[in-house]
Amino acid sequence: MTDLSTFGFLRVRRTIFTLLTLSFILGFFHRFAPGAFSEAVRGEFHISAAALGTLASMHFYTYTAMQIPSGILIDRWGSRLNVSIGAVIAGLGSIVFGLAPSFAVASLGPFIVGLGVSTIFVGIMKSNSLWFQENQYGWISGITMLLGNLGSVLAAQPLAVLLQWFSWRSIFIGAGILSIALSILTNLFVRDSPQDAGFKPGNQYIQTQRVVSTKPWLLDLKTILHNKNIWFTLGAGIGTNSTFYAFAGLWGIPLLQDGFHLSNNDASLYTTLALAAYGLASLGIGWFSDRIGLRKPMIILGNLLSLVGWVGLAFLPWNPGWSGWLLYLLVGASASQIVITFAVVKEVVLPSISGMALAFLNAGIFLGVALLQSIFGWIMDISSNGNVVNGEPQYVFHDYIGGLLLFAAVSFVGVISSLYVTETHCQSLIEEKAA
Ligand SMILES: NCCCC[C@H](N)C(=O)NCC(=O)O
Repeated sequence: MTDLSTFGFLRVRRTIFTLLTLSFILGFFHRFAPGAFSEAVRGEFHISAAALGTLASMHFYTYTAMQIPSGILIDRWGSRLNVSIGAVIAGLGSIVFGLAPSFAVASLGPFIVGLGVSTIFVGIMKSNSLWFQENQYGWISGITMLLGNLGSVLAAQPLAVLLQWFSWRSIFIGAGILSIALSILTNLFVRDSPQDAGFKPGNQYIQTQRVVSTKPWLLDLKTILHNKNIWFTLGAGIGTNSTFYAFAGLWGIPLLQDGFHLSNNDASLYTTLALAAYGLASLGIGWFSDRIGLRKPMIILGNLLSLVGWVGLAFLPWNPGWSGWLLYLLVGASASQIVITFAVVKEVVLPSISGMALAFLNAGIFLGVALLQSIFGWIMDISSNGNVVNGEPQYVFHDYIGGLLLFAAVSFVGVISSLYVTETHCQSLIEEKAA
């Protein structure tokens, strides 16, 4: 029997948030583990670095492609069912990877895992929108992003330590079993909305009711695509978040190695701390935006800081040391603006299609990362003009300037986009009646 007091409500809400967040963190493990165990995996299957890269990227292809379908499913059938099914699929994918007898079978693992974890992020964001008050959404989204992304920062070292005790195969099988266990707990304890858990509207905590759209999903998708605010918000998010992820995930480390001859370890410390700044600032910006009741100034500020960061990295006479730290931390912290863009996207559409809208923004950001990483690489190749020594292309700092300017240009488009985003005052602009 559910305890319907305020204490009972807060306990149920905490349990739901904790379970979904654990799945989200485990999703980050699945995402980064093939990279963290790269040597062991490559050694076992006798594959090149490029083949390992292709294997790991399978996760991102299915994950990105499945975002909008996941949003549609979550809007219609709720976070509980979709996250439970997704976590089982992810668990099975991890077990397939751990037991794989060949590289071909192993490649299926990240593919299946990407499919499974694609429901988790939108699932938790939708659940937060129903379980938390409107003026807490920025703060709770910030905590979600902080936990997920700090999980990815902290994962590298513990994963390396785990390898000293267990084989990579047993770690993947263990993670798979953990995912399946979390799926069972999610099914048992997560409820899609306070009403589903037996709580009645009327107390201060329950502001929204879960509403399911009765329209065909294609019509709902069309509504989202016709909403100008979604596009302006996406432009703003790509300007800060996609540029930063493209940098932290690929070009931020080689820039310090090629440009300043830093070791891999020293260089990766810069991107690791930039990611940590991103996570911590996510919490701060979400809380602050809720507190002042404004979203738009935070979005504009994020894009302006990001623009300053990219222009600074391209043109200022910086070096590894305090000036380098400052610029890396600046682009990392400015990327936290994404928390506010997620909140705005939820607030400018009907609550019944907020999952789809959140998924659309997330997919757009992921696509932006993939495109920006590739275009940055092409620009470097054009700049270095085929300078190859012993079959290896050689780059110097100058070859990175074009890519950094590309990021500055994308951030500038973000600044313009952010100026057109509607101020929501931390509230849903459109009310929807439960059927
Ligand atoms: N390649 C990373 C893109 C990140 C997009 C967004 N900021 C995010 O964190 N999404 C959460 C997720 O795991 O989908």
